[in-house]
Amino acid sequence: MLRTRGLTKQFGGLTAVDGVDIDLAADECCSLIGPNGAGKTTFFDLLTGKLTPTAGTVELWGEDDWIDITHTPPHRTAEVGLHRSYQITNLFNKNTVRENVRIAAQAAGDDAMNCWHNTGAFEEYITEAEAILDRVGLAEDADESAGSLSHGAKRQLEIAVALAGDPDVLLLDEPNAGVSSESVEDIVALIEDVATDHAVLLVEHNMDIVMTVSDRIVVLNQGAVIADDEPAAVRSDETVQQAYLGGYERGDVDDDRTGETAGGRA
Ligand SMILES: Nc1ncnc2c1ncn2[C@@H]1O[C@H](COP(=O)(O)OP(=O)(O)OP(=O)(O)O)[C@@H](O)[C@H]1O
Repeated sequence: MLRTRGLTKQFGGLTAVDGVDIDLAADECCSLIGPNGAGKTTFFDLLTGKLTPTAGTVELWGEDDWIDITHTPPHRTAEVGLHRSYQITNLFNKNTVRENVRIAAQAAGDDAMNCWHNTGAFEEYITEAEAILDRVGLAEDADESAGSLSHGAKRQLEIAVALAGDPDVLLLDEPNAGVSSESVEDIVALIEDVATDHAVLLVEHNMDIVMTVSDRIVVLNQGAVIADDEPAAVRSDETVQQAYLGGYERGDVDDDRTGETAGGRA
């Protein structure tokens, strides 16, 4: 569904992303982990076209062939099916929860130029927005203003907005950051749910969550991939333990989803 080959980004003399090859299958949930400064955010920025790579390629699977999106700007990568939910919430706080999703659905549909027009004329987008809100567990908050939501609910709404773009690939950038312990369970359930019909690439520091939701884990260290395997294999990998996990042993994610990193966050 998504693949990179030799993807590299240098900032002056610093190689932030170093020849990364990643393959993400449809319906797969893959986590990208690594210590602070490992290159995860830069890698996401290269995928969405926010940054231009120094070398390498990014390709997305189209109808029947790979589409090269290496030098494609963010609004175009979204149009071809790659959506990102942000670490910093990116919502219209004065609009209702429903309106935030309706606007995103409409922007992705055929009425993109009329996003702010008479909402009554766009029943189909409202219906679509309500179905997505139901899916992410925010149906009861549809009439609330986005700004009044708890931090955890805002993260759910961010994912709803990304889903409204009808993506094939969803990039989730620390959806658990700053989320209270009661909401972490909802975020985990949501990630597992969206991964049933989207390819998901997740950046997350909470290792219990990563180990719970991931089909596969890619570990970056100093910009390079040092492991790419199933969770159990990554957890027992000596190099990964030294670079990042630092003696991580699985906690009980059901009882302690506090948002703290269970392993060593370098
Ligand atoms: N615009 C920039 N100019 C120069 N250096 C940068 C720039 N953006 C990132 N870097 C450097 O690139 C490296 C990778 O940073 P990046 O933010 O991608 O890491 P990260 O794995 O996302 O870290 P974190 O877990 O802290 O978010 C770091 O050394 C960082 O200082």
